[in-house]
Amino acid sequence: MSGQEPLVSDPRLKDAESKASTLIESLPWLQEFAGRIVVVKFGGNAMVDEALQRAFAEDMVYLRRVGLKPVVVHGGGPQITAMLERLGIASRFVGGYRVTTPEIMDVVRMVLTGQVSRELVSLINEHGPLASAISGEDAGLFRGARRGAVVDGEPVDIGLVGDVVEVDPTAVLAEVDAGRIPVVSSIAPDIDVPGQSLNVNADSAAAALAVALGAAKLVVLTDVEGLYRDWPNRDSLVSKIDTAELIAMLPHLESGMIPKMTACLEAVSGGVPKAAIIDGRRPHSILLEIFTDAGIGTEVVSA
Ligand SMILES: Nc1ncnc2c1ncn2[C@@H]1O[C@H](COP(=O)(O)OP(=O)(O)O)[C@@H](O)[C@H]1O
Ligand SMILES: CC(=O)N[C@@H](CCC(=O)OP(=O)(O)O)C(=O)O
Repeated sequence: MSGQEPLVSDPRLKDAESKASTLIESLPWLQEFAGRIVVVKFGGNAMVDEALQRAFAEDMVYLRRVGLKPVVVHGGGPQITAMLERLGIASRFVGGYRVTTPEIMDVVRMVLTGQVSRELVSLINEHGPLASAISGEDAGLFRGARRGAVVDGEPVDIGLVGDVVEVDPTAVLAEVDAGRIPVVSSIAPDIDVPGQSLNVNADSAAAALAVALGAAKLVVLTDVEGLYRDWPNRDSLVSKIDTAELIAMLPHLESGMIPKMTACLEAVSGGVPKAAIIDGRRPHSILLEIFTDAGIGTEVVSA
């Protein structure tokens, strides 16, 4: 470096200045979230694209290394469907939930706890011994109660599908306190039938866990930029919405968004200050959501 040229004309310095300003933009958010738990629901395309999976693992390690306490709850609907097809077992969704026979429940457990959790833990642990898998069936984490679905106003039996009705976060907190990143699968022992487990929608499990952990934020990854007020009009993306507005909007939403927005509503109503749905197709979308002023996606806050 000669020091003779004006600083601003040096492209390297311009680039460095822009990087510094991005880093410093994260300061208020680091101050808000350092030491706090953030629950992240991993799902959608980000789960089936290897580059996006790797970027997600990096994001979790980054959050942990800068002092946040990320807890991951993962989905796995497409992987369960693929395994059922390989095994020649027919399955269908009613009202957004997979009709779950005892045979399908075995496959759900095999795929979520035995495959998806393991793969995610491995990816994170390429960066250090950070992640550990916990099923909702482990250490009394979740207890569930069966739920049905409603189709055309009529209640429908959908088998071994449940909602999380009790959370004992002791095991998750022990991992967090040990400096690890818990990776949670959404299966819950049935509170009414000993020895039976229930298939729980992962968005809803993530919300229940965020509430029980007193999380500072719930972030839900999906395959769309966020919530659209007037779907599919692409000009109608909502950047921020409060719970009162969301309650009014819920009956008009289409199926894919219903469990996600219900999860955000449950989290914020249960005391989590913020919940966001963000585009998991964009690499490092979580970092953009948490550490930039504008964020991305749709943020739900209390009314
Ligand atoms: N109002 C809305 N805003 C955004 N997406 C919507 C809306 N209504 C329906 N959708 C659909 O919901 C989908 C997200 O739900 P889903 O496919 O279940 O997500 P994921 O696979 O991420 O769990 C979007 O890709 C979109 O097609
Ligand atoms: C009851 C029910 O439908 N459970 C889901 C559980 C996995 C999940 O929720 O995965 P995604 O987040 O990828 O959709 C299922 O069987 O597909």
